[in-house]
Amino acid sequence: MTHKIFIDGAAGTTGLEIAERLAGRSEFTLVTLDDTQRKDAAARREALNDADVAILCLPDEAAREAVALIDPASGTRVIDASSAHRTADGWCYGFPELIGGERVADARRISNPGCYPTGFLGLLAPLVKADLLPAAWPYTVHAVSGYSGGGKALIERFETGKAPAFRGYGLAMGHKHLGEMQTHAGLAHAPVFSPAVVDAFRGMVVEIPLQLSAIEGAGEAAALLEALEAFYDGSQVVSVHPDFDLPSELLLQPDANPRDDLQLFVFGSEDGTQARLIAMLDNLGKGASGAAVQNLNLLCGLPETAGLHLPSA
Ligand SMILES: NC(=O)C1=CN([C@@H]2O[C@H](COP(=O)(O)OP(=O)(O)OC[C@H]3O[C@@H](n4cnc5c(N)ncnc54)[C@H](OP(=O)(O)O)[C@@H]3O)[C@@H](O)[C@H]2O)C=CC1
Ligand SMILES: CC(=O)N[C@@H](CCC(=O)OP(=O)(O)O)C(=O)O
Repeated sequence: MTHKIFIDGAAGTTGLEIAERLAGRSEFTLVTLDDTQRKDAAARREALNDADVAILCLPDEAAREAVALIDPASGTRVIDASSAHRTADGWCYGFPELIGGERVADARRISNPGCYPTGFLGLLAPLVKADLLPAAWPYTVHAVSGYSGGGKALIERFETGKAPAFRGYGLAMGHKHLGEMQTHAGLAHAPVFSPAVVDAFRGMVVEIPLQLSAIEGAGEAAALLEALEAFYDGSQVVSVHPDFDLPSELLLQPDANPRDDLQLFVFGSEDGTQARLIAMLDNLGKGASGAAVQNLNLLCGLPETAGLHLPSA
């Protein structure tokens, strides 16, 4: 049996990378609309309702529009890569490592996590759940992303004209990922979030610095690491770096290849008073297209990591 997949937004950055991961997979028939039809509501309605799974790679407003075009009786299941439905009722938050792959497999509406929240939640959610870090603490998160994280518009800005080496943003303190980070980590407060873009196409580093000595009830760095190792034990997608082999620097390469894994690190000071929780991922991989393909595999009852770019063990 082949599954009919419609990518709405297939000409965009995320859509193209999903198509690349699905290319050559005989389990899927891929439907896309040509340039004259890809923004035509009638053509989209037909393709959306005709698909077994629709993957939305659109700006938020267009993603909401796409969902409204789907007749519930059509049976089309949806994976939305946008941030339109990440805390919405009736939507499954498509982070299988956190919620369990079976919940994704059973869902009809799946919202892919945002790229920054994938790093933030991948680090923090298991530790809060294990009571090693308190839900009531006001966390801070710093991050840098490759410029493809901003889609076609930011790619054009960085690739034509003079690209900045560093672009800090989110300075109005209202980044759209805050609600998603707070909700899915079960936090009392939204984190203070300082995102930035660097002059590399893909890749990101997401960091939660912790003054452990000031946080009542916090575990030591070694305990945080041990809990993450236990939580992700057996995962083919999320790896927790061992403390006996920690790198002395973390590098994003401007010409990095696509990858769909998530790497987690816990750095601790010698006196045990401070820690830096750090996640590295490809914003277009586990942060977007790789996550969509992982969720698609689960939805279709296929091996979870088929078609993913994972570093060989
Ligand atoms: N890039 C990333 O790293 C990540 C992106 N996402 C999310 O995924 C979604 C897609 O992002 P990305 O691929 O980066 O964005 P892009 O801007 O690269 O692509 C978006 C695509 O949607 C098309 N589009 C816009 N409006 C409509 C419409 N009404 N009907 C049909 N097509 C439409 C655009 O057309 P046109 O080509 O004409 O502009 C474009 O091809 C966004 O919601 C983004 O926030 C999520 C995680 C990470
Ligand atoms: C570098 C950059 O601009 N990144 C995007 C987030 C990319 C992402 O995760 O997409 P969603 O919009 O679907 O959450 C931003 O900060 O808005």
